[in-house]
Amino acid sequence: MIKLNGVDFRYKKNKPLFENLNLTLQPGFIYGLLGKNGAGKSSLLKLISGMLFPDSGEASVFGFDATARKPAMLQDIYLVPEEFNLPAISMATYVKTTAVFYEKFSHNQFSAYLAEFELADDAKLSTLSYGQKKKFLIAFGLATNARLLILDEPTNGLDIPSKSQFRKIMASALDEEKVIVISTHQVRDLENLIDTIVVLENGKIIFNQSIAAISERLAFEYNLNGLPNEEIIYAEELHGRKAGIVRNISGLDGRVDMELLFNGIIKDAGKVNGQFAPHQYEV
Ligand SMILES: Nc1ncnc2c1ncn2[C@@H]1O[C@H](COP(=O)(O)OP(=O)(O)OP(=O)(O)O)[C@@H](O)[C@H]1O
Repeated sequence: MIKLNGVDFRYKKNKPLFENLNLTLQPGFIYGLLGKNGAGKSSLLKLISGMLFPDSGEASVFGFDATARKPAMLQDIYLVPEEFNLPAISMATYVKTTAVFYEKFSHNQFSAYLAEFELADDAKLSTLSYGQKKKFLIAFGLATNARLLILDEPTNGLDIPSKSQFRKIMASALDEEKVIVISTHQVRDLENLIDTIVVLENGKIIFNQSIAAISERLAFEYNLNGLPNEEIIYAEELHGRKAGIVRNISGLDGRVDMELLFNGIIKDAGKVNGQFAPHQYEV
């Protein structure tokens, strides 16, 4: 389990980013971390992975204090950052020199992920395109079999076939031991992949719900024209029609439109959260 408990963090004096932040991530689930630019997503991921230290409060990863950065913890964490530099060496050399830090690294899995992403395994890293480099890092990260896999904007730079390969690979890589956290702006890329949505805004978690709870409570409609305003939780213009979120009164679980949901939460998190039992979210 990953736990942030009463975390305060600031980059600059007098400008707190996180104040008393609490978050629990359970193994066996894929979390989607969403938020506008500057909301604090990357900082949160760095606190979880021991790359930033809380000013007060605790960040614990599988029982380890994240700030202690013990090798036993670090070999169980892999973070694919949004921006990265890869050295001008071959894939084989990279794997030979880096995989040793991950006790559970599987060469077979690595080859299978590369094949799934249609990447040649003999390439020199500096000659790969941005999207290919990203796929290489995702394949490497998965092959480490780290229990905590953090992906910051993983689909950024991936072409359309690669995005569906990515979804397929991630879904198959999850097991009951692993926690996968995916931070993104490309909310549609997370559809049918994540189990829980966590939304950050100005350093606060303003929404934290499972997809199952969301599809049980909310319905996403694409023609709300004529529906009384009091029945609408959120609406926006889409192709000349009013699309939005209403209460799910059918009792059937429907598709969660991540973009409408995100927009609705950003517009009025209180209204969206009001559809869920109060103890199920934290603000
Ligand atoms: N090294 C730093 N020094 C000072 N302030 C920083 C630093 N890194 C981030 N910040 C500030 O912290 C806030 C959160 O930044 P962060 O990168 O965590 O946001 P984000 O949600 O990941 O944004 P984006 O979606 O644009 O990547 C921003 O206001 C940013 O300016």
